[in-house]
Amino acid sequence: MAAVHTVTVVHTIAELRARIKTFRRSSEQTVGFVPTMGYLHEGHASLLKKACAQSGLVVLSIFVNPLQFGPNEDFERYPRNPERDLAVAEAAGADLVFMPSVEEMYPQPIRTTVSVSGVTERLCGASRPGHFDGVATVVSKLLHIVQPDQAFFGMKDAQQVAVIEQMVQDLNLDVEIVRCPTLREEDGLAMSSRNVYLTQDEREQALVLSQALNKAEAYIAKQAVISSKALVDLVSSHIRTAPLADIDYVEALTYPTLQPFETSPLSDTIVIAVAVKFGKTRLIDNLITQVRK
Ligand SMILES: Nc1ncnc2c1ncn2[C@@H]1O[C@H](COP(=O)(O)OP(=O)(O)OP(=O)(O)O)[C@@H](O)[C@H]1O
Ligand SMILES: CC(C)(CO)[C@@H](O)C(=O)[O-]
Ligand code: BAL
Repeated sequence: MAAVHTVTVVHTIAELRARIKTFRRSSEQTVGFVPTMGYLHEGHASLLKKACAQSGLVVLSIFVNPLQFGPNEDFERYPRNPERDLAVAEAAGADLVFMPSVEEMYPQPIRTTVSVSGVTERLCGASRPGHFDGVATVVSKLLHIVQPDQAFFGMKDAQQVAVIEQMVQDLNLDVEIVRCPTLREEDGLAMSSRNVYLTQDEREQALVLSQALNKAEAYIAKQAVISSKALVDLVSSHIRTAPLADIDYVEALTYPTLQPFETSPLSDTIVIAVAVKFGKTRLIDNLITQVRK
């Protein structure tokens, strides 16, 4: 159970560190950390609940990180609702909510960044240049500030999890990365803060993403040999049945190494990852599955 029962909001790195230090001095229990960009939904709450079940102190960060947005992306209009976020955080059991300003996180000029190679070459790494440098830099800073025992990340952002795991391994960070399943709306759409941008028509047509991934799963269950091209064709052609869908990528890769394969992947696990624009809104989703039983 959480050690502190009402949520405490902290805006500075110094105060957050002091509060975590006080907790560490008085408790043998672990610190769990959930980094987010806010506009919390049930997917975020599921990460917090998992953290609460495993940790004595749960720290949530809410920070829309300018470093991971490209110049033509949605940093300015990214949805924000701090009051509602605090209510969701409290209901899900968070103890400390860290809401720093951009100046607190990045006193100018930015001199040091973190860049992970390999797993960032494809998917969002290719279509959002610089995105994962921004993610790795902010997550590295947050992990150094919070020094959690465990940090919880959603598998909706499967490439992000691969990048963070690689960074933690390469920089010998003393934290366990906990992979958390994707929460979906009743009709299958993966929960995402950006879903709020969708018009009614776009929201309806966005269902093709989870439908296409379900088709891929059914196909894989029937095949002795998995063909990457067949998977990509199957998923892409279903997505194209939605007139408003504009495909950014559909790829089948090994996971978490994110390498292409033709038929029999060397890894036991693969990801079929999609990024599709509906109007101005870019949504991602994926299916991670075992190919060797
Ligand atoms: N549907 C979901 N189920 C489980 N975890 C999720 C879900 N959506 C996001 N998360 C996780 O919550 C954490 C914070 O993500 P973030 O604040 O970017 O939310 P988001 O809904 O993914 O937003 P965006 O719309 O910007 O992609 C990440 O680890 C992310 O993977
Ligand atoms: C991990 C993260 C909070 C870093 O800004 C962000 O990329 C997100 O919300 O997934
Ligand atoms: N959840 C990923 C954050 C981003 O799209 O920038």
